[in-house]
This record gives sequence, structure tokens and C-alpha cells, in this order.
Amino acid sequence: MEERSKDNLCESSFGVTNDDEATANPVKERCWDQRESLQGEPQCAICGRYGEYICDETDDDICSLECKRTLLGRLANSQKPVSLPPPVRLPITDECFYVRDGDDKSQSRSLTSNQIESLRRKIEIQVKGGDVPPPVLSFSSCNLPQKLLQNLEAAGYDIPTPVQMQAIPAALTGKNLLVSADTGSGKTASFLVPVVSHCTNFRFEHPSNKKKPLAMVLAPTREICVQVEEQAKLLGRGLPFKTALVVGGDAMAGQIYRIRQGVELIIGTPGRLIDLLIKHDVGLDEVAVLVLDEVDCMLQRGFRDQVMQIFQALFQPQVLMYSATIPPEVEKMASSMAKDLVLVSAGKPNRPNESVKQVVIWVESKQKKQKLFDILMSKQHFMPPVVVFVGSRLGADLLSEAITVTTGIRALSIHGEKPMKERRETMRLFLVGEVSVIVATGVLGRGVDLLGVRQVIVFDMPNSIKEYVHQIGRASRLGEEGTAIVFVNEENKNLFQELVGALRLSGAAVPRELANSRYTMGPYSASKGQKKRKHGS
Ligand SMILES: Nc1ncnc2c1ncn2[C@@H]1O[C@H](COP(=O)(O)OP(=O)(O)OP(=O)(O)O)[C@@H](O)[C@H]1O
Repeated sequence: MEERSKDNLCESSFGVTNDDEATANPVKERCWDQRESLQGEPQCAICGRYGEYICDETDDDICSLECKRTLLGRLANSQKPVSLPPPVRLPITDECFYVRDGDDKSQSRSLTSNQIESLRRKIEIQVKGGDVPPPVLSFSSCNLPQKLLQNLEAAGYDIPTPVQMQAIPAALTGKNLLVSADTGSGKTASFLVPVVSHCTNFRFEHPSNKKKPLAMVLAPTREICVQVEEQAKLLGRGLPFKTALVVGGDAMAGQIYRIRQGVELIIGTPGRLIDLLIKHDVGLDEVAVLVLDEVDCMLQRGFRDQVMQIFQALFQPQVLMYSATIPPEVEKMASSMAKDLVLVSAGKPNRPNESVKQVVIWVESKQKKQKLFDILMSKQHFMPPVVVFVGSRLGADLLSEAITVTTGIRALSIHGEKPMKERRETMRLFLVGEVSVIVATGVLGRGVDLLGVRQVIVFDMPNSIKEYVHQIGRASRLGEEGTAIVFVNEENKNLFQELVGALRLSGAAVPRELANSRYTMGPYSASKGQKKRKHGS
């Protein structure tokens, strides 16, 4: 059987071994056997009815065998067969070539180490570690499968972003990487491109019916996993590259069924993945690449043990680790986990994204709601779509309701207690513009690409400046300008010192109450010049 269903009923009809879920439900043969899709449900790529199955050859949602045949027929007619280049294993020092503007591949040349350094300086890349290939200025310099290059082009990725210029060639040589780069700088593709490339080459080199997973991406939230899977599908279109999403809230039976059918990449949150691995026998011996997205979060208490459990179940994979914030203790842990680790830093990680204007306002807790309503009702200040970050799940629910009631602006909440289906639907409504404001806890604070969002409001300061950096980073993608309005008051005093340091580094104004607070002291509290003036006055 080639399709699988997305709900429990039909998972069972595809041979899922979970008895509780086993219910006879034959695969729909004809399109008209299928019902219409409800709001938020997947739609058939051909007829728009309920997309109950996923086509195993294209990963598109489809409603029936009939539509699957139509889909494959259309594809066969519309696409010339894509011939993949034979998988090439280049020598380590020469994996990627530097292509100057106007050069074509045949004119590619190796660079001297001075030229490499100067190029890295230009694109604000720092590298620590031996034998790291030079940055590339085009995807086509990386010996990627032709279809992957086409997919990158179709996605509008004309040139790599700086982090991609360095991390992709380095990852392609098999190096273990710890990569830090600004929020919104394209880190996701910088690990997915090498992953797709590896999987594709492996399948061509080792054709086999037993398709065990070849790579794994672990991320801390379901939302990030969903987005990583979406991007992976985009880049892997038309290639022997299938994905399985393993997150809580979706039926496990469907997840294990899909893995058993044969996938190249598993994307998941650590807890659900361990749950699945304990209950089901999944062959992990071919997983050669492990990605830890938001690595600082993944190696923190809470996730660390689970991540290490998964890591130890693998057979010395290449480890690729990424975040916009990597503190020294995470660097240490990463070095002890992966040998000969290469450190890549792009732009100015570990501090607020320069493209986001931070407007910090001192607001007493009791006045925060009114202040928020004032901003949302001000033509001058409200720039929808807006994400409001709060500190608790209940707070998210209550505040979103209060916004809708008081301002008339449609607001919804997202947090970890909401069912996955509702979270997906809320995101959809937000991204298509039907909802202007999302009130979220930290689940949306990291890693989620909120296209179109140029304003975030930090209603409750998070527990650390690291999370603050990630949250305000949602207001800018790829250097586009955004604004973060940030409420602070005495309750956030434990962050004052670091916050003032971060604001001054970014050239943002520091509210008088914050600057004058007795908690705002220490090495970051003022620049040298400012200190001098203070002493001199
Ligand atoms: N080479 C490229 N050309 C054009 N757009 C790109 C390119 N690489 C990535 N993008 C787009 O840039 C946006 C930001 O990328 P991405 O979400 O990977 O950033 P990130 O560094 O992971 O951010 P964060 O740390 O906030 O998770 C996405 O919309 C992505 O599709």
C-alpha cells in the first residue's frame, strides 16, 4: 500500500500494529468517496477534498488512489526526468570551490589562506577548528544534487546567506559543527541542505528496499519541528527524501507507520522521540547526521538527558548544532559530545538582532494591560501582525481574550497546553492574516519563522536575556527591519544588568528608571565613555 492516513482510523488500515487503533477502513479508491475537508485539515493537492493520505512518492496530501494517480500522471508529464549527478565524494580540503562573480564552475579556484580570511571577515564569519573549507558564494559551488539546486532556486534562495556560505561546505565535509548566527539568518537551510544532500547521495550509493532513517533533527518545540519539516520537504522535493514528524499531539501510530514505510529524515522533539523509540523498534544504525537545533536549549537541564539518550542510541553520527545564542557552558558540553568540533559564528550572535529596534518602556505590572491596549489601538504604533510574549499559559489565554473584547482586534493564544491541531490552526490563521495578534508563551519565542511579523511586544520579560534575544528576533527575518516593544519594571530586576548591557550594545535607549536602578550595575551597565562622564560630573 502506498498511501498512509493521518488519523487513527486509517492508520490502522495501513497495517499499524497498535491494536487499540486498529479499525477496518479501506483506502478510498475514488475521489468522490472522500468527504470535503474541514477548516484547518489538509487538502488534497488535486481536488481539494480532505487530504487523508500522504502520497509516498511526492509527500503531497491526497484524498484517494484516484487523485494519487492523477498527481503522479501530472508530475510525469510536467517534469522532465531529473538526472542526479553521480554522488561525488571530494577530498576534504577541496569540497567546495570559491566562485567569484562572473566565474563559472570551470574557472573555480582554490584560495590562499589570506584570501579565505579576508573573505570571512567580509561576510562576518569566524571559524575555530582545523581543516575547514572556505565559504562558498553560491549553492552551485557545493556539488549538490541538481534537483536540490533547482529546489533552492524555486524557494527563492538565489544566494546563500553568510551562515550558509560557511556552514554548508563545512557540514558537507563531515565535520561536527557548532554554529551560532543571528536570529532569522537562515540557519535552518544551513543544516537542511547538507542533510538532504547526504540522504540523496546515500540512497543512490546504497539502493535498498529497507529504507532506514539516515538523519535526525531534534528541536525543542513542535512549532519548530513543523517548520523544519516544511522546509525539508521543499528542499527534498523530487528526491529520494522523505520525512517523518515525531511530535506530541499527533498520533504515534501514524508516526511509526511512516517511519517503517521508509523515511530519510526524522524530525522531532526529544520527549516524543524517546517515547516512540522505547515503544517501537526503529533501526537507527544508518543515522549518520544528528542536528540539534536551538542547541543551547537542547543541552539545558530538562532536555539534556533525553538528547544524550538519543545521541547514545546512534552510531557516532556527525553532529550539527545551531543557535542564535550559545553560552560558553554549552560550547563546552558540545565539545565533549562531538570530537574535533568546528565552531562557526556568523554576524553578531548572542545579542539582540541589529535589525530589530528595541523600544523599552517602564510599565508597572498593573498598568501593563492598559498600555498594551493603547499600543494596539494606536494607528501610529500598531503594526500587525503582532506577537505578544507572556510568561504563562493562563496569562496567554486571558490576555488574548481581553485584547479581543477590549480592542475588537482578533487575538488568539498559543502555548504548550493547547492541542497540536489548534496550535496549527492558530498559526495558519495568523499567517494568512485572519488573526492580527497572537499572544504566546515561549513556545513561539525560538526558531519559528513568523514571516510578515515586524512587531513583537514583550509583555512579560522572559527568564533570561538569551530568551529575550530569541523573542525579539521574531520581528526580523534576513535583516528586514522590525520593532520590539518591551515592558519592564522592578519585577525584572534580576535581568536589569544584562538587559542594559544588551540595549547599550545595540544603541537602544535605556529608560531612566532602568538606568537609575540600583540593580543596574556591573561591567555591562555603561560604556567606558559613559562611565567617564558619570565620574567626571
Ligand atoms: N539563501 C536564502 N535566500 C533567501 N531566503 C532565505 C535563504 N535562507 C533562508 N531564507 C529565509 O530566511 C528566513 C529565515 O530563515 P530561518 O528561519 O532559517 O532563520 P534562523 O536563522 O533559523 O532564525 P531563528 O534563529 O530565528 O530560528 C526564512 O523565511 C527562510 O525561508
